[in-house]
Amino acid sequence: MDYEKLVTVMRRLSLEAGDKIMEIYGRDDFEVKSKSDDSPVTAADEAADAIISTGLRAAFPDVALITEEQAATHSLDVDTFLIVDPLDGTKEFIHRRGDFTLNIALVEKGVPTLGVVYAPAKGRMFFTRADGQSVEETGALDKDTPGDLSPIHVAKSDNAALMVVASKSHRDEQTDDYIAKYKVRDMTSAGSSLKFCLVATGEADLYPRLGRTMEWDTAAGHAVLCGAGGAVVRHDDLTPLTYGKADFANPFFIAHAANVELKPA
Ligand SMILES: Nc1ncnc2c1ncn2[C@@H]1O[C@H](COP(=O)(O)O)[C@@H](OP(=O)(O)O)[C@H]1O
Ligand SMILES: [Mg+2]
Repeated sequence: MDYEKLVTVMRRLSLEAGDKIMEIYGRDDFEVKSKSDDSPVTAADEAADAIISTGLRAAFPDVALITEEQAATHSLDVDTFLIVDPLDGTKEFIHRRGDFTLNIALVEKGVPTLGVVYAPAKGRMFFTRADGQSVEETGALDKDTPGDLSPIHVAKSDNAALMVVASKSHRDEQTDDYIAKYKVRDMTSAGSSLKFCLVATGEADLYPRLGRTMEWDTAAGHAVLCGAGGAVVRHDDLTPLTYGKADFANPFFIAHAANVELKPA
């Protein structure tokens, strides 16, 4: 696998698909359909999926590709694959809250090793470099020429005063009870995979997800967080969250900065 090429292609495809998503976001009206699992999908999800899938297949014809919007084709017997959520946080998109992202990741032997998370409405772009270090790109986000790439690092967390980030649209009592085990300085909410990126930049220390997600929701954010010195573990036994599981369904998990003292479930 040519990591340099992959990073370049993932970044460019996320920007191209992001433009398409923002074009639809800017319309007065867009149709919202319901998928078989009752989650909403829009023309933006489908258009972004087409751009990213076509681009990845052209650049990496031999690498398996899993995307949220092509769920019917999901089956896997390889240990290297690309996994895409073209629009994570569809609810945020529909309610025009801005917290939605495009996500592309490479998984190798169960580990998300490279990823791009782009939040077009926020103008925030995060990705792992080919050497694994995560960066946030600022500036014009030109498709051909990357701008200023600042390495990002998780916070040196103070366990007496943690900053917690949790889902905007999926929040329940079990999550609140788990957060209550920690000494919390402040809490914030965010939609989609941006939560991983907030931990990756040091804007938050802890992101507990005691709710369902799929691997395409988390792989890119997980890669960005790991490349910034953080980690993601299962909530039930605090072992690393792995990829390529049955149905691509994740267990509950905890994403965290480097020296957070994790509490058991
Ligand atoms: N019951 C469920 N089963 C599977 N995934 C779910 C789910 N409820 C929410 N999700 C996932 O959580 C994501 C939203 O996360 P958040 O609440 O952190 O913004 C959704 O992504 P999509 O918007 O891409 O569908 C969806 O995939
Ligand atoms: Mg998603």
